Amino acid sequence: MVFESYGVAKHDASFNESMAYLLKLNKYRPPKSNETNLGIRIHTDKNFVTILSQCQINGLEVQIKDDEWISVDFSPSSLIIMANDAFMAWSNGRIVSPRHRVVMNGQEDRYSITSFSFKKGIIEIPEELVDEEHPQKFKSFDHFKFLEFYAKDPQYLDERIIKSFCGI
Ligand SMILES: O=C(O)CCC(=O)C(=O)O
Ligand SMILES: [Fe+2]
Repeated sequence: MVFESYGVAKHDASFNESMAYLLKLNKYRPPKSNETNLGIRIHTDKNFVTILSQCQINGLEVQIKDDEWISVDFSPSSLIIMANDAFMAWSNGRIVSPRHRVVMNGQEDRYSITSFSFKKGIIEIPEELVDEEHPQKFKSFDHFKFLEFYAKDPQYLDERIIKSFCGI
């Protein structure tokens, strides 16, 4: 759908054929009295798209401006779809990879399920997304090499890391 809306649907099939998926179950316990209520620190995801279920207990917050966060208070059966760092680079910066965190408010354990998609091989920035008004912001890159780069030296947990890996 996103590919279509950017007029680059021809790349859709090759993308879908070369995706890898990781399913992760997260468990957060309530903070002890000497701990902060941050369940997971501010970060962006390094993959293409994340599909997330907060199960029964909300707590996910997304940064919408410098100092402004919104809680994702959807019904427990909702799935949240997030575009992430690799999608941001692919879109030549048109798509924003949102900084997010988990804040623990109650006294119950919290569970979430996440599915992360990764592209096997090189992510090319479609030439249709580069023009005079939108000069190229990212070089084509190998998604798994980006993950290695991040794992070796995670200077930043947020989108600055992809900018330092393949930003122009
Ligand atoms: O548990 C959540 O709601 C978010 C988890 C998350 O951001 C992650 O695993 O990257
Ligand atoms: Fe995340």
